[in-house]
Amino acid sequence: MKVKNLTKRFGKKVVVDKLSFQVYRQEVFGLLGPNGAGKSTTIETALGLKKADGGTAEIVGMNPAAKRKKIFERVGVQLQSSNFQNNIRVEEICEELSALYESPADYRELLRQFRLEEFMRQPVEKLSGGERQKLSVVLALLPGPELVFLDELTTGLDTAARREVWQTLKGLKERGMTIFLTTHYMEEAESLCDRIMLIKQGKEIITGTVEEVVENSPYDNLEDAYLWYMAEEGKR
Ligand SMILES: Nc1ncnc2c1ncn2[C@@H]1O[C@H](COP(=O)(O)OP(=O)(O)OP(=O)(O)O)[C@@H](O)[C@H]1O
Repeated sequence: MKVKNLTKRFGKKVVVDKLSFQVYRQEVFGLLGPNGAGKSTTIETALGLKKADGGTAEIVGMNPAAKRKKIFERVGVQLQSSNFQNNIRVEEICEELSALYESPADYRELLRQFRLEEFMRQPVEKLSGGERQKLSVVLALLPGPELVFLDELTTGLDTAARREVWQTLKGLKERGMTIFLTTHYMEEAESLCDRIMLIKQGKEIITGTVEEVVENSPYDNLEDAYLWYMAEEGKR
């Protein structure tokens, strides 16, 4: 994935401010920043789901504005606000979505990996918040994507479930998947991400491995370093 000078405005407010970055094959890349920093908007604009006001994005070698259908055959997306059809059951939504792809992943296997198999016949609206969150990750993985976007993938998950999701994602990476994620959990970034980018008010603050980001700060752990970067930027 290649993004160059990506810019998005809502009215007069610049929400994504000339962001440039690349995500390499089989890498886990994490986008970090406070509430409202522009993480979701970056994903949506890069994917062409929202129209950019400037810059370019290339996803799996294609321009999302021109090749949306082709891209979504190869790319999975989990967005924060997943809407589900009323009364639909877990199994039905998996089947309906699988039918859209040429060689979908085995959804039963995915439901098993995410410990959702017992809910197969349950209406989605009766799932707990965490179960629904895990289902939205399963749905993003249904195309058998080579690149997947996961927006706050473990928000609402308990500690054990979070660890299990990390293990599953590490396995998928080992089998060749590239992962772009956003998170508010520093532990998640440390456990999963090969590189991270910190943004504030739509602007890049720093990009690098967790070690590099920490080394460039006066602190020796990511959480303190992150808070320092966010405060420092305000002072400049
Ligand atoms: N459709 C919209 N119209 C106007 N403003 C919007 C719209 N969508 C998002 N914004 C604003 O753009 C900014 C960035 O929002 P975005 O959802 O990208 O942030 P985020 O970094 O993902 O935040 P969070 O961590 O809270 O999910 C916010 O100030 C938000 O209020």
